[in-house]
Amino acid sequence: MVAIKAPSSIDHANPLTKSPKAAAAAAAAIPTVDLSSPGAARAVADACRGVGFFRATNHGIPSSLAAALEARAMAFFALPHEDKVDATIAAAARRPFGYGSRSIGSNGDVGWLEYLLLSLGSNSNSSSIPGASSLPPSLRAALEEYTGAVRNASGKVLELMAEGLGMQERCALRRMVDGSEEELVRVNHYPPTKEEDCVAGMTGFGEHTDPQIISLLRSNRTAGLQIKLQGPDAPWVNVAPDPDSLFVNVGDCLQVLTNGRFRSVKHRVVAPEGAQASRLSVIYFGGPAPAQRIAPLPELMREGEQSLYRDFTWGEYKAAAYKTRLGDNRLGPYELRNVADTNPTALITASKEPTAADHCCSNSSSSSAACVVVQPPHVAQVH
Ligand SMILES: C=C1C[C@]23C[C@@]1(O)CC[C@H]2[C@@]12CC[C@H](O)[C@@](C)(C(=O)O1)[C@H]2[C@@H]3C(=O)O
Ligand SMILES: O=C(O)CCC(=O)C(=O)O
Ligand SMILES: [Fe+2]
Repeated sequence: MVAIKAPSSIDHANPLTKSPKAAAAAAAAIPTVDLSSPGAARAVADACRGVGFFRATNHGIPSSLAAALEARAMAFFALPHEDKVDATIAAAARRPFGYGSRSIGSNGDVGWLEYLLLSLGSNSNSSSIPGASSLPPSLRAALEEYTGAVRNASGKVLELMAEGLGMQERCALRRMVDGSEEELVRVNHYPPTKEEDCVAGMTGFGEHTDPQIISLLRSNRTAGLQIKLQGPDAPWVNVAPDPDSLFVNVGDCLQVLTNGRFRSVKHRVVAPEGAQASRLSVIYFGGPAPAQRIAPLPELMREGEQSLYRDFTWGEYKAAAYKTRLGDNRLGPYELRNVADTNPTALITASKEPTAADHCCSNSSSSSAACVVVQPPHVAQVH
């Protein structure tokens, strides 16, 4: 891999990276949810309202599947460049899919990584991944087995989210992703940066939010993932790698579907340095069907509550998103300013689930702004 020089985006001023105490506080800011526990639905919803990110344990993906995929993917990335390009010819016919190196998307973003990006195709009952046909058979098999399992885990998490939101239909969110033809898998490989490359502290994958509904990430033991806690001045925190867990991200569409109750999380990856091993991550992205209307779910709206967003379809959003740079605020153009004008950080938050008898601002004359609860930045407990 050739050296690239780009401004480092590591937040050296981040107090959380400075001392063991601060690191422990950072870890505590990232919720862990045991998906098999009786309180899982509530814990999932709390995490999505707070950070928009959590570590999931007991997710049901056999560790042997994840380990096999990790080994096959490492072997694939060790191949000569031309072999990797040749093995992904089938997928690369449909950009942005296929093998990529250092360039992310098509608008000039770069990162210290190489990756494989594939669409899982149209048939959620079939394990075959259309663009994987020319991959080494052992990698293809490992990917197909893993993606089958991670799809199930995603379905389970989406059901818990719906339950935690108090929705009547547990399957309502899951149904939006199942069979949508908008599920992706991405395998990212971040080789260690060397001092002589002048890229120490290099951005592996720049700051962004994921545009879809949900993302589920599994990595090897090499650190690098950071998330930004919610709020304009909130710090970035390191996510301690844990190959036995899945890390769940709320995506932009889920933020809109919940009218801001769940928060799409900003995240980025710092490339490993010198003595560290490569980072290998596998991310499943669950998006809705292109024609799916993305707007706050009526069932979640309290009386008098207004949508924070202009409606769009996933097809429209995706087309617009793929024209943006990684770090752009993709939801910005869809935000309705009537609420945010009074306080740009204002988002409606539910401290309890809405019920038929739940009248927000019952003593006010239907002013929507008065229904807004300003969410304080989640920084106090981690400083
Ligand atoms: C710079 C870009 C890469 C990206 C498409 C985009 O124009 C903006 C969103 C990016 C992102 C982030 C999450 C996923 O990794 C991804 C596959 C996605 O759906 O949106 C990437 C896109 C990509 O790598 O093409
Ligand atoms: O590779 C990682 O750890 C995260 C990458 C990521 O956020 C993405 O691919 O969207
Ligand atoms: Fe991401």
